[in-house]
Amino acid sequence: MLYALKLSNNAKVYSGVVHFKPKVRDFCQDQWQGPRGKGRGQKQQGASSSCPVQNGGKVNGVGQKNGACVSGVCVSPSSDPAQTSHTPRRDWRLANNILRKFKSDRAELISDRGGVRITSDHPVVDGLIKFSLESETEVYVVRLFLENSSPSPLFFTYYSALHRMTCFNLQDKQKVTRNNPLQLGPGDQYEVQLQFKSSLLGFYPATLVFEFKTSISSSSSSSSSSPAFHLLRFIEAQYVTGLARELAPTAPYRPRAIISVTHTHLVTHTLNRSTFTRPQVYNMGAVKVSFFLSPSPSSPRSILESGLSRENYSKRFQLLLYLEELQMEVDIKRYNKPNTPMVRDKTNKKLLVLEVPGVSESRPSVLRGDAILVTRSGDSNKGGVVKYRGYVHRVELDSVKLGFNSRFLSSFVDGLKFDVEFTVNRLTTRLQQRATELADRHNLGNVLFPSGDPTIQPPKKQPLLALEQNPEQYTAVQNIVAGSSRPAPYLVFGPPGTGKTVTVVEAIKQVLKTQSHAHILACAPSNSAADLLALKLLEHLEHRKLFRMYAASRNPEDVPNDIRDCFVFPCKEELMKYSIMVTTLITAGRLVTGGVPPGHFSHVFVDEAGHAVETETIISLAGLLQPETGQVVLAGDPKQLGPILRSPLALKHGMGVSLLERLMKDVSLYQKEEENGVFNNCYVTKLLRNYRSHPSILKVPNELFYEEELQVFANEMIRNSYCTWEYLPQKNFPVVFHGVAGRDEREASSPSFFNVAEIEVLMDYLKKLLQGQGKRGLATISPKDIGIIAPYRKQVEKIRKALKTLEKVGSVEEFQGQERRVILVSTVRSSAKYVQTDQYFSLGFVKNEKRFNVAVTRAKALLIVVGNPLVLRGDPTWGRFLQFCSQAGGKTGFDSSQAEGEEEVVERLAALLETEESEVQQQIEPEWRNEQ
Ligand SMILES: Nc1ncnc2c1ncn2[C@@H]1O[C@H](COP(=O)(O)OP(=O)(O)OP(=O)(O)O)[C@@H](O)[C@H]1O
Repeated sequence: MLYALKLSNNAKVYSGVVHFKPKVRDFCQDQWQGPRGKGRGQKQQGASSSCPVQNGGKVNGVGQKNGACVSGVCVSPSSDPAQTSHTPRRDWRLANNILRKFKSDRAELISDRGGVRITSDHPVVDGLIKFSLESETEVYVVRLFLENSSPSPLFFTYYSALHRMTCFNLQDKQKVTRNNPLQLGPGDQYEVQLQFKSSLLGFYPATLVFEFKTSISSSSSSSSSSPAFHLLRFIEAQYVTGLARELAPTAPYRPRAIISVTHTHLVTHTLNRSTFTRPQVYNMGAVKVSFFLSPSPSSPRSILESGLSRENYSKRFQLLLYLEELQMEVDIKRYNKPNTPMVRDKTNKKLLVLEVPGVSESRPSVLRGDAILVTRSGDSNKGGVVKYRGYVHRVELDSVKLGFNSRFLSSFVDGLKFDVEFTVNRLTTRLQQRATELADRHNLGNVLFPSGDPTIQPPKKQPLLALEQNPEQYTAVQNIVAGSSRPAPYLVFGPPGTGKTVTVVEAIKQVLKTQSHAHILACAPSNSAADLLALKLLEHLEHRKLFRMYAASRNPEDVPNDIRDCFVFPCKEELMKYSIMVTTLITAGRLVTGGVPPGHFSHVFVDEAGHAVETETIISLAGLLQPETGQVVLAGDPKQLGPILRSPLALKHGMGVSLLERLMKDVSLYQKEEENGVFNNCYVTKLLRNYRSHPSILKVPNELFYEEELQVFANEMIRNSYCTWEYLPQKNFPVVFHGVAGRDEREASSPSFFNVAEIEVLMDYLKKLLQGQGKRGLATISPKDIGIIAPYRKQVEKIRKALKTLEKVGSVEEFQGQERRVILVSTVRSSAKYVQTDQYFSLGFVKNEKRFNVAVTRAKALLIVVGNPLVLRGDPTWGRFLQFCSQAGGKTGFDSSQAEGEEEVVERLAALLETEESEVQQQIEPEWRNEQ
């Protein structure tokens, strides 16, 4: 595009800077929307349509046997032919058409018509009756009155609940069925009762259908009856505790509008940067421009389409990072707020407070040190507008505190309104872009595309006492200490809990013991994983030898106590005295910026390397590692969470593959040798002994992801410590699947989901865990031995709100690499309609096996999963998990046999509407034949 603008005289380039003609506007397209016909819309449509709906049976299939309308058992599943398992699958197109018809005809289906009026003793809004109860013994009754408001008689022929749930019961005095229809004279009213009773907390929706005819024949021929017509009413019943009211949505969900972002070329006043000193970062502008202006053959398209190579390494990654940044920019601009007041902070008058609802759940993602632009409201449309830049000093629950310069502050009065623009902190992308450039400059080719020497001999055995019991870990440490793979990275990979982190820690310990001049950089992609690494290292090393370096954006309150003491960033000389430095991969870039010379670090270790984008990993190497002498060690599991990206284009072109995974896939050194089928331990070690979990916890992931190679080595006393817990559905099987018919809700403008019914069930388990501790031979447990994992930030936030104790609650990302004695998982998803969206955007647990794998492999002794079996059973991974729990007796709570999913309801409705259509057809067919 820039090339075209240049040719058409709309842009000029002077010393690497592009100057546009004023009319040129730069427009950022949301990459998820994509070009016509591609992207989200089409994919979702295609995806949902690929989910066939089961056939509801032939024309007269529903109700003919009248099984649905016997008093007291009117919702018995077995009485309906549509329930039978041998029904053929419906053509999805037909099912979709019917569903569409249902949606478009909803207003008609709930409206009183054909002379029938349906009223209730409860308020009915848009055909919906809602109620809730807070006791499991109470029976809740809703009365519905069917009235013939026409001047002629009518026949009430059939009624049913389309959701077949055992908690609902429909009754009427005359026991109306199609074989026993009831005549309603003009003005007659007839009562049908819906009863609801549930012993299980949850949300139970139902659709009631009532069928009428204007005339019926006494003969069996349906052609002499009038066609049937149907009226619907929707029911939403809940059984909740008081907690549900506390956690209920704060405001109805109103999605943020998806806006296009136009960058106007305005003057930006950079004001006081306050106390934040950022590292000087690499300016990519010139490189980007010259790169985009260069004509083929190295055009962006051909670079993207050719695979990754030594030659295009830097250019390809810069392009992908650029795409990623564009998408980040589009995403954050959605949170821009017009006409928003700011007030002075009460405690520090130099700061202004801006309300940003959702900021605590990173919507938008704003960190300490980020910039936010503000324009006086009303000025935006004027010429020569000035934008003021404030820096974030503190992020609170729903607001941020901003620092501006004194000139701005002197003219500020409380309540003054501004148009607020959020900006992407480009530091992380720039550091990655710089790293790819440095990788070229510092000749990391042999590290990133290693060829190695496959005939290399393993090192002589050194006395290493710590891990002798485990031959794989032992071998890995020996090879790392000997540097046998150099310059190729050494890979330590394996399933969860097999001791990858322990191997890294032991290797570091041994390197420091045997090589007095060694300097080690130990990194991980996330703060929580880097903290864990630092804490484990401190179990073996003196604190004065280790420096845990944090980003300026890290809130000290989030740092574990034992490593909170080193928040000051010393000078380079001081830093270089430490034997070991622990940072996140991104923060390792500060070492390059700070001038730590290449070769200072003799070893770079990256734990959880499968979770990092390749360019993030490169930050810890490029400019720091001397390829000939330095040793790189990557530890991780490509079957656990991979890199997280926003741009679908970057994902499509391979940026979702970590360096660890790429090396394992593409480089033969890291693959099993053909002749003997084993790995060359000079370059790679696969760990298979699991030291974490009870075998029942491992069973499904082991079978689905690790070809049953995992071996159980966990400490027997710990792994069995919950086998006799009184609340286990099955003794000696410490895995519980607790079914909950919940509802996935959203609130205000947050797109994140939560499920209150699941939180209520989680709280009940927590109470049981903490109250029952120490009893009947159970070990004592403290809240810190318990972890709660949920896939959506809103659910994490709501659980934290509900908790009185200090269990760790977090997303799967936060739990990767962690373990707890007891893990509770809330799957949240309760509506099948969102499942495809989750899959497309890699959200949630359903349709995301890597997330599933991480979540269920964190527990040592007890795993409790709370979720909706109706939704989960549709996913092969969860389906297998449910089946396993069911077979072993670990399933409890709401059961899929007690109700049906949305598919079945659509199917049943479709069958009814087909009946209606076919009867109309039968009525008109003879006339039509005569006309022929
Ligand atoms: N050789 C060993 N002997 C005894 N326990 C061990 C050994 N190696 C690891 N462990 C224990 O196993 C558990 C899991 O170890 P670690 O966290 O290192 O595994 P991991 O492979 O990094 O797990 P994840 O894939 O979940 O990050 C820890 O409790 C650790 O102390």
